[in-house]
Amino acid sequence: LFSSIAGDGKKKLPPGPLTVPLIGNLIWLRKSLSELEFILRELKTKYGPFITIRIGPRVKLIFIGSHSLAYRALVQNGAIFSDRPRAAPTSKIMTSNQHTISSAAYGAIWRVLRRNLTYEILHPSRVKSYSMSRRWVLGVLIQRLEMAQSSESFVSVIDHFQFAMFSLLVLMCFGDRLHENQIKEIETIQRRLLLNFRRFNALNFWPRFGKILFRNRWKELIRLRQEQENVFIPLIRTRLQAKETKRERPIDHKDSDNETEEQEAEVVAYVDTLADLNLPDGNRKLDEREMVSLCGEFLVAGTDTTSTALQWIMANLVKYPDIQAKLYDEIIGVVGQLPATAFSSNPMPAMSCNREESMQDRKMVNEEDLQKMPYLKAIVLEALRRHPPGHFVLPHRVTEEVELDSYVIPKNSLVNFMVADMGWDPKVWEDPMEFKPERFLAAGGEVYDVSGSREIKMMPFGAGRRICPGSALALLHLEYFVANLIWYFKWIPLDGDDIDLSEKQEFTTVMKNPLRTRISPRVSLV
Ligand code: HEM
Repeated sequence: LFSSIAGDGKKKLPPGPLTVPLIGNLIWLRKSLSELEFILRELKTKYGPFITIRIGPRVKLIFIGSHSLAYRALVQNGAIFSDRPRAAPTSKIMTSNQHTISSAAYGAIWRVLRRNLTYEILHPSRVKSYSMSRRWVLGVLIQRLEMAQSSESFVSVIDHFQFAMFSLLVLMCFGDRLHENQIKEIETIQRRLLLNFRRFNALNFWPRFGKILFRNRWKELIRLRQEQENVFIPLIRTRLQAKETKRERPIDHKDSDNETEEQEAEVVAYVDTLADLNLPDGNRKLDEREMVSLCGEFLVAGTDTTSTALQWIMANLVKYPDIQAKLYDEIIGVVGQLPATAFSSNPMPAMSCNREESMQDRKMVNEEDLQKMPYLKAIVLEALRRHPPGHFVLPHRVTEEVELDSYVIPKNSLVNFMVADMGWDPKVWEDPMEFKPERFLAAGGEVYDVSGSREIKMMPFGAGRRICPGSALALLHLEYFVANLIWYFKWIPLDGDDIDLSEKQEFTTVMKNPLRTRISPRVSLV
């Protein structure tokens, strides 16, 4: 079945199976990449880290599993490797015909959308303006864990983590005045879309027949999208009307005594920035549906990825108590021990109550303190290397024929990168399957550059022009939450329960057996 592919004359495609028989075509088109990861690993052993899969006469999927090739493709030949394929029918619906950052073709629309997110929301000064929301969400999470540990013998963390990360991004997206029930409503619809992601993906295979064959599934997709619009559009309208009213309000009507109100009104939400954008296709504003797609993308991209990573980190800290103890020592070396009053006798009010009051008592490891915690940073990086939430990046399309490592990649080929394999490569990482944060403690104290702009050793956020624009925000969320969760609680394995680090594929690569643990408050409650 397998033999090296020889192209015409000198031009050779990277090696791979000669053809994938019909049944193989079906598998490659219908399954998600992560489900096919084990086949790719076998092919990598046989052919090396540069592999072609030919599907039918036209489609070529190329996989790169080598650090240096990834660097040459994504960084040195970035302009050729940064396009996306044309959207599949279901994706067209969810992305408003490729008007989202991750789906847009490499060009003017993508640039405008991506620049807006990077400068208007993810710029360090703007990220700082959301610190109140972060503090509040963290406080609610700690309170929920306190309650769970006092009423149950163990805590299942994933639902708490998911809700916390989701709340953070929702507040950044729609403004920080939302109530818990609104956040829950948004989460419910987003989760339903996410959980059905693979089922809906199957509709893209032979869409014409699929529309007839899977009529009910199509209807379900349309209905869910409609529900998403029904939830998002009123929030968008409320936010934009408030913005408009504020613009129209004469300066002297402002109540300058009410400083808190004024300061809070200044926190810019993602939706606000979308309303101001001018799209280059016809120099027009975004319509509401496009805003829904962009908000949906913002929530999908930043929530499950980060909560998955948070769970992997905490699972490793439970599994390896020495690493947890070393981290705890680092934290108290910077901020001291948690004061006995930190466990509020006056519990954090529910999300809908006054947030400022609710946070006055709560002591936290502050965001500025994180810069003094290199071991914490090393733990987060090690978890992203060992357990990257995505084992592949999103598909890249090559815009012109290009030669790499004496092989040719034809124009329009789809290229992907074996992210997990690169992080686990024994040629680059010593004992790659071990969890050893020390490997990221550089001798000179320099922080590891996760962008890969000088060299790629791992790429949990991708690399090059399509690199994840949210990487700094994700690292901040992870460091801030891990530091505080360890400062507040000692995390202890359940009796006789060895933490199982097996993986399972959902939207991201998650723990097959979600983390269950005991947590013990660091200060006595009595
Ligand atoms: C641990 C958390 C995260 C991980 C592991 C992660 C990983 C990734 C990866 C692998 C890609 C694809 C890169 C490529 O196609 O080459 C990506 C793209 C993207 N991510 Fe993230 N991400 C995370 C968090 C976030 C956050 C917090 C946001 C936003 C607030 C975000 C927004 C995006 C967007 C908009 C894209 C599309 C970029 C483009 O196509 O130009 N991500 N991310």
